[in-house]
Amino acid sequence: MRISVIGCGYLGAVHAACMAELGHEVIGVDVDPAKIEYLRRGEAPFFEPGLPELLESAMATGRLRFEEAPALEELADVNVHFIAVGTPQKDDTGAADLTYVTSAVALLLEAIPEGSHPVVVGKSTVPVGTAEALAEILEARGITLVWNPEFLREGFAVQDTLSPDRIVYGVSNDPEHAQRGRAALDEVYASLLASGIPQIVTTYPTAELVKVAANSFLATKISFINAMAELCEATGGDVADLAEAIGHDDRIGKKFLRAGVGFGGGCLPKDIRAFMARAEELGVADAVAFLNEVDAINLRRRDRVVDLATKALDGDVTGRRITVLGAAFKPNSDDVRDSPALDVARRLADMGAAVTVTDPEALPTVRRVAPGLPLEPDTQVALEGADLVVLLTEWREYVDLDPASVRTLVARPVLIDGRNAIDPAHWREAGWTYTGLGRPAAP
Ligand SMILES: NC(=O)c1ccc[n+]([C@@H]2O[C@H](COP(=O)([O-])OP(=O)(O)OC[C@H]3O[C@@H](n4cnc5c(N)ncnc54)[C@H](O)[C@@H]3O)[C@@H](O)[C@H]2O)c1
Ligand SMILES: O=c1ccn([C@@H]2O[C@H](COP(=O)(O)OP(=O)(O)O[C@H]3O[C@H](CO)[C@@H](O)[C@H](O)[C@H]3O)[C@@H](O)[C@H]2O)c(=O)[nH]1
Repeated sequence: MRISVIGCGYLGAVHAACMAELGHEVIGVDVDPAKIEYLRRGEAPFFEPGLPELLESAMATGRLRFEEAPALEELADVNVHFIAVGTPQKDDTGAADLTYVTSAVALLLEAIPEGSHPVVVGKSTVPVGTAEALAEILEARGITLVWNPEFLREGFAVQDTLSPDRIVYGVSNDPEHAQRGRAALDEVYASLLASGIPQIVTTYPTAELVKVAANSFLATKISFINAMAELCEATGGDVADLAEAIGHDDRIGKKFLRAGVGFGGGCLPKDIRAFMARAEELGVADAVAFLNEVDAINLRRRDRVVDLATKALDGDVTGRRITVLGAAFKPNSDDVRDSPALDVARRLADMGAAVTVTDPEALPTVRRVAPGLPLEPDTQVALEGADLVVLLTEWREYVDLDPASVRTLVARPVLIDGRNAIDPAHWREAGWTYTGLGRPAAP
């Protein structure tokens, strides 16, 4: 099939490469010329394991190319257009900014010739009700819309796209459009569906809600365990033992119970806020009011790390050397959108600490969003002379650090483990003062 992907960011670039991998002829389009330049060279414009190899192989087949928007002619004879543009948080209300989705649809309406009936597929995460409104505009031109939410995780984006847990279609109430949309996407995903990946075909609002419900559930699970960490801090309990113990119950499960500095990234924080804003517009704010608490618990964990750092430095961070290990919102990503690590680093720097931030992949993105923050790519150099080390992104190379050799680099062997990622006993034995989140002080 001939496929277009409008928006080639963390989601779209991976989707485009994976669609080519499935054998389709794909054109990726973006308004950002720098991104297109990278992609045309077969290079990933961001760090995502497996993507460079996939881009290289797909481009070598000639099935994958990239064009700067509007690329009207190149889009004219496409069968299925995917919309993968951003839906960031708009303002303090938390509502989603739909400008990019609207402009992507406008672009397609201009590119699709009159009398041509391709299928447009929304992958961006949007407030419930968006698809129905867009379908009205598109169907008036004979164009079919399907909402096909995406559940990939950064760091695992390629494997999640090629082997998703499920495929969800939100289709039109009009049976003809519903049928056409479903048939087109079944053809796009034929090899995935043949391998038995579960498929759910439903309405537009359900598909939109599935996406935000999934992210709300994940965010709630993380905030639940972080709330338990607060209780552990007040009582001397150990949240790591607690998580393990409750996680053995299959109904609860072990995943997403890692207490720490909390969730960040371009999805969970903005999606729960947009969900609350949309629920308020719909007059059902109470239904998701608990997400306010989920958000608040999450943000309190950042305060907790700042407080622990201040306490570790005898109540005043001014001029003290703090090494922050990690800036990305999670390992295996260079994404620093709403990153707890970067937020804490900035706050400590604003308080007058001599902060040095290191990260294996995210320093270029940090440089763009926080130009004043001192960065050091070499972990060993970053650790030299530190009065305090704060681990905030659990990259493998930080988790594997040898406490005895790191001790020879720092001025004071004091560590705050903001991800509960390393073994307290091992570091304490090597002479470190170790503090985790929701974990007891040294026996
Ligand atoms: N990042 C993820 O892991 C992920 C996973 C699932 C869903 N999503 C959702 O997917 C959407 C995209 O997220 P992202 O992380 O890829 O964002 P992103 O900011 O990395 O990428 C969006 C891209 O769209 C481009 N763009 C904006 N307007 C355009 C237009 N009119 N025409 C062409 N290109 C345009 C931007 O230049 C940018 O490159 C969001 O709704 C997000 O919530 C993201
Ligand atoms: O037990 C846990 C698990 C995760 N996190 C944090 O939660 C955030 C989000 O992690 P993760 O969900 O793995 O990353 P994303 O790539 O943002 O993926 C989420 O957001 C995407 C965009 O909507 C969805 O597609 C995915 O299904 C959903 O997992 C990160 O800051 C993690 O450090 C924790 O603090 N504790």
